[in-house]
Amino acid sequence: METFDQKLASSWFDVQSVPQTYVHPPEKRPGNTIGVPPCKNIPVVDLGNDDRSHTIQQISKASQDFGFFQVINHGVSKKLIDDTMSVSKEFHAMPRKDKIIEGSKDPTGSYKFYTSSENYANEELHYWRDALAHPAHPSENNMQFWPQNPTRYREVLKTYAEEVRKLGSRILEMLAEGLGLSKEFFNGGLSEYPRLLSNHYPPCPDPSLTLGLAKHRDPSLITILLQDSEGLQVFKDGNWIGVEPISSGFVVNIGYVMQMISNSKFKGADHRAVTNSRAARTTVAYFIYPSNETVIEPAKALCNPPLYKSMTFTEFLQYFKSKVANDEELSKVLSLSGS
Ligand SMILES: O=C(O)CCC(=O)C(=O)O
Ligand SMILES: [Fe+2]
Repeated sequence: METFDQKLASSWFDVQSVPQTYVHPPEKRPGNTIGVPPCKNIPVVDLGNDDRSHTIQQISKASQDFGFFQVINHGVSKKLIDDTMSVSKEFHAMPRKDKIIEGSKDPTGSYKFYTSSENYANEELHYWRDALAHPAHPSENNMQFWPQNPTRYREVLKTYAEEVRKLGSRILEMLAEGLGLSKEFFNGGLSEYPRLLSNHYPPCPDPSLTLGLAKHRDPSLITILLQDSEGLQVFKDGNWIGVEPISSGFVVNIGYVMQMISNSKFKGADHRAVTNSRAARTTVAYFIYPSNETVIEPAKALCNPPLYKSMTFTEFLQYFKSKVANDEELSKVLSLSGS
């Protein structure tokens, strides 16, 4: 039987053809969307401009229309972004044994180094990806379990987590204002538990057959993604469109929790990651999640009528995990109308 280190996509990706367990059915595989030029329609918002109410309008509109936008001039330095990307690539380039050691230091299991999805053992088909995930708050208590190799990991990611948290708070304030809520609405429990996820997609001999990450909607409030090469696709009006990498920019997307709190004013967009045959792709996602006991429900001011049930984040995650493969089923259990 294969051991975990042999299952890692980074251990065997250099094969002549895609293994059968990685070949997805025609309706799910990327097929001819590979090679389609990335779309320029996803709004790019300049956070450096002085017209705050215009920025709020732009990100609110993007959150309604796409559930996605990109930000530039966001205040996180190019050096920090480059260091974060480099150190993440260094992590995935380490010998497999070292990655496993570095990714499994925590006894509670909230730090994970895995391949494909968190559900490898039970999934029918696998995904062309390895991933490292852990809590993002750079507290002593969390950081004692962060990787110590590469040696710069903790230092770089600590600063990155602090800076992206500030950016996230700024964006959440503007989204709150765009919804007509108080600026502080998302402070506290609703945004208390950020997590970092470093995705690594090795080169693939035939990217049209497989996926790096299945179609999904993030179970977050918002997600802030760093990417430096193509591979992210968004499902919009029945088509898959590529999200163009912008140097030192971030991709921001609306998660399911924001969709529920905004009473569907903002839409969580379905997205996925495709692979390419030229070079490995690494991305770093910063998910802003509520704490487990926080109650998720449509904001009272937007309930006309409320579309979603009220539940704790833990309950939400249970539904989300059990129905993740079926969008319709998920919206049935979360919504009040039962449809
Ligand atoms: O790597 C990407 O392009 C997408 C990552 C993503 O959607 C996720 O980690 O939830
Ligand atoms: Fe995602």
